[in-house]
Amino acid sequence: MGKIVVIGGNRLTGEVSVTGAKNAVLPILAATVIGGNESTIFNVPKLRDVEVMEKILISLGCKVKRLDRMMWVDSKSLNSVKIPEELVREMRSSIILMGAMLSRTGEVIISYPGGCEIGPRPIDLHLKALRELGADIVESHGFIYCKTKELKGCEIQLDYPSVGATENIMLAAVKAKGTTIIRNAAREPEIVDLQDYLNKAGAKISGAGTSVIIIDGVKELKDVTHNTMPDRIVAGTYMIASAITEGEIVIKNIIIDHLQAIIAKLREAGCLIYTDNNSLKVIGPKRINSIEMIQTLPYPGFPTDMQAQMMALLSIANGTSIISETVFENRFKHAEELIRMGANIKIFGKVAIIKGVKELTGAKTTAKDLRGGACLILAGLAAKGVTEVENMYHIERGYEDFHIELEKLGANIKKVE
Ligand SMILES: CC(=O)N[C@H]1[C@@H](OP(=O)(O)OP(=O)(O)OC[C@H]2O[C@@H](n3ccc(=O)[nH]c3=O)[C@H](O)[C@@H]2O)O[C@H](CO)[C@@H](O)[C@@H]1O
Ligand SMILES: C=C(OP(=O)(O)O)C(=O)O
Repeated sequence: MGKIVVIGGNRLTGEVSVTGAKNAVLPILAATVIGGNESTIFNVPKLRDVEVMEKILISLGCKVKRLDRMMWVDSKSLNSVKIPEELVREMRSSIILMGAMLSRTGEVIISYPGGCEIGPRPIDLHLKALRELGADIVESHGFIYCKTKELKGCEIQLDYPSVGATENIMLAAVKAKGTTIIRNAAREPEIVDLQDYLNKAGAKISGAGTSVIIIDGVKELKDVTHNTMPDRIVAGTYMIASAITEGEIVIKNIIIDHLQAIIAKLREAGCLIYTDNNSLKVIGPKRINSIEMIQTLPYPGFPTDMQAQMMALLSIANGTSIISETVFENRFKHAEELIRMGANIKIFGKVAIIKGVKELTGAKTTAKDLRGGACLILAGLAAKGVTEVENMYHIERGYEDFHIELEKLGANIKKVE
């Protein structure tokens, strides 16, 4: 298990290009099992979670080839309905295979998914919706047994716009009989990317990006080529790397519209941000302004996946900031690690009060989850002295060559195995 060692104080400058989005490519790769067709996916990031999904697809009998950032999946030869437990436990996205496999074979056996430790992550909305579509689901001894003779389109009102539940329903409904309507659907851009992939394969889906998604079931899917959308969270993380180091970084290969909530908060924090067609430049101020309130919300609100990185930034702001985490129950584990570095943060349930300090000091810290790990590296970039971040594997779930890219931008950073 590797760790990151960073010596803070360097101003980061230069250009970085953003890779494909983890949260878009994982459901798309799950969707490749549906059609018994060939999918060629470009802009696939080199991430641990993608490797896990690749192993799952192979274990199900799919043929998979990877060449740099291209992944080709042929799901004709799929011959198993059991998703290996050890792989399911590795990441949250494995649960999306439930809808995809039900659609393909009418049967799937899966255990409860893993993923980041950010509080309880029930799957009740997924199960309720799949039952409404006609699946028989039995939960027993940690496994979920799903079976159906036929999935039938229906109207599903989600109690909460869950990203994963929306994706699972879309995948289950693609080839269901009749029309499925999802109300209060998640509006995240990754849902739009999934719709695009499926429609290119011959699905009939409309409305992704709004809270009502309509899926007209089709009989079959055809071969498809798709280019994964850029990762808005990776982009946001580099934006903060610039902000926190008084830097000047150009972030390329992005979709500006996906970043509006992050841009607005970084401008409030005093950053200068210049946008172009598919790139932007962030110039960090001498001292970060505090921000009265950041509330994490479903898209287009401020993303929970940027909350930890924002906390690192606000820990050195001029004044007191408040972060309210409304999406997950327990997503402040990084705060105690920032406190080791001299941050002044108090947690009251799902609210964090951050009194900015003039300077953080390097310390030995541990990443408890993916974005928490990114937060500690960002804090280390600005801190005085040496910061160590243990449990690098969390970071590798969602950032491709993070330390290498930061080094290219001027950081004094290395990975130690
Ligand atoms: C692989 C992926 O795309 N992960 C993203 C996805 O996770 P994920 O799809 O797990 O997130 P959801 O939108 O489903 O979860 C949001 C909230 O709803 C709750 N909930 C969800 C489902 C359910 O059946 N019951 C229930 O109570 C969750 O516990 C959580 O508190 O969206 C999150 C919210 O933007 C992001 O932080 C994750 O990075
Ligand atoms: C929470 C995250 O991922 P996952 O849902 O895959 O655990 C994330 O990407 O920040």
